[in-house]
Amino acid sequence: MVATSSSSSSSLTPPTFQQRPQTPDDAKKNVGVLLLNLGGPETLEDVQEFLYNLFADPDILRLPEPLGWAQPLLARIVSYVRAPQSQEGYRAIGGGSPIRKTTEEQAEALQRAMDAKDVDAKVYVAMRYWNPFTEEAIERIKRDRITDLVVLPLYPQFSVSTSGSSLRLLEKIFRDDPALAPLKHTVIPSWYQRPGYVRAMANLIEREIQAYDSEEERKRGLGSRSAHVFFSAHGVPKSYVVEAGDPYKEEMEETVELIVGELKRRGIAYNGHTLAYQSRVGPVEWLEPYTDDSIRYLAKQGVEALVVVPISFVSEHIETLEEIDMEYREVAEESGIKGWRRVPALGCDQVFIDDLASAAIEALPYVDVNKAAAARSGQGEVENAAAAAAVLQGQSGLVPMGSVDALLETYDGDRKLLPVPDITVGEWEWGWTRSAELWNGRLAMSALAAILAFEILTGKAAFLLE
Ligand SMILES: C=CC1=C(C)c2cc3[nH]c(cc4nc(cc5[nH]c(cc1n2)c(C)c5CCC(=O)O)C(CCC(=O)O)=C4C)c(C)c3C=C
Ligand SMILES: [Fe+2]
Repeated sequence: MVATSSSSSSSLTPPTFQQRPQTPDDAKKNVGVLLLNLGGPETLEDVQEFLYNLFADPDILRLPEPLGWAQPLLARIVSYVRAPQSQEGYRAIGGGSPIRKTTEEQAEALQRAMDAKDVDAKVYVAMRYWNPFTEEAIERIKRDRITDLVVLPLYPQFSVSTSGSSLRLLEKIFRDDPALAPLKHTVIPSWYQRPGYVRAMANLIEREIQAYDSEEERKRGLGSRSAHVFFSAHGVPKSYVVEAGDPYKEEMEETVELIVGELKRRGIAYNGHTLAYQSRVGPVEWLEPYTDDSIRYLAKQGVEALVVVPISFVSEHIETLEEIDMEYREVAEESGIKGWRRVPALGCDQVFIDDLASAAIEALPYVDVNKAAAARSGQGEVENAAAAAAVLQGQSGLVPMGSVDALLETYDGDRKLLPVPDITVGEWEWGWTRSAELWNGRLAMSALAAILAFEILTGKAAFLLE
């Protein structure tokens, strides 16, 4: 069993990382931190290709094994059909995703924070579905002759569909490129339990709760004691958790408990909390309760004011700026909820960035799995990387790249069927309501079969194929 948390309860002395001033041995060390993120379309013209990249990923949408070859085709169909709806969303938030800009600012802030802690490091950004792509980041790492690399997904909680997908790609790149063999590296799979993350989130929430005590809010009959803290996480299909063993839901629930515990410890009074899941797409069941249903339910229960907390992502994106700020706000207003305040995403929050810097520095000794395991076990150098990995994983939650496959096996060993994507045309949904599930599947498969038949019979590539 591979550990997935980065908390360390080990009583053994962890290997240490030499900080400045450098020794002659350290002179050869070039430290890098690789931030993994999703990426997003920068312009409306990018949207369809971005969606294609997303739906071509078997960790987002997976056809049964015999049909695996058709995934690029299905991804073409889905991205083509979904693009107009998705473009509407991006248009509403200014014509593109802010993810790249924010992630690059976070990378710079992290580099400064590590420097302030006396660690020279270069921080790189690797996006899964848009620029700067993972492959480009790796090329830069090679060019800069990085020797020690900490891989840090910018998702606080682990999911097969997010960090898992990025790590799977990274592992493939490492496997295929012999030039990467000497690069020592380790992965922090999730970090929601880091004290700085919990504190930074609690700070932001506290500020919004207290804002309900302003004169203006009081005149509206509200106050901090009427504020219900509403955590809204990006959903995943239930099958990820129930069948594939994705730890995402469990980690999300723990995150909420930790933050609520911190608010309680500070003695902040408010009107309870809820965790719900947003952004569902597709004909399958997603994690429940759904955000919109929960807002309506709370309104019926007499909740008057919400502090809405996006909890699964650390930068603003379409699902905070459009889905929460526009769609769910409207749901709340229509349901009679008077107070609406949304907690901003962490972005470059200093408490958060400083703690992320500490996480990366604490991970550095683990880049050399054999040495680290030897130090922990008190034995000589451990030859077998898997054995070394087991020692480390059991105690630190850090994962050497070579065992990312093992980590993913733990969650997704059987490579079960993952959801067929949402295909919404105008007002008519043919893929994502539960009642339409059967017809959606049939229609999607018929369309696929028709296009394939056309291509096979005519020998020509249809417009959907590359
Ligand atoms: C922890 C965060 C996320 C999880 C888990 C996740 C799973 C997941 N997402 C889709 C489908 C889409 N996601 C889209 C955008 C998007 N997703 C996340 C985060 C998680 N996704 C973010 C931050 C973004 C926004 C990027 C941006 O540009 O701002 C989209 C595109 C937007 C749209 O059309 O709605 C799709 C589609 C699935 C199917 C899935 C789990 C299987
Ligand atoms: Fe998503």
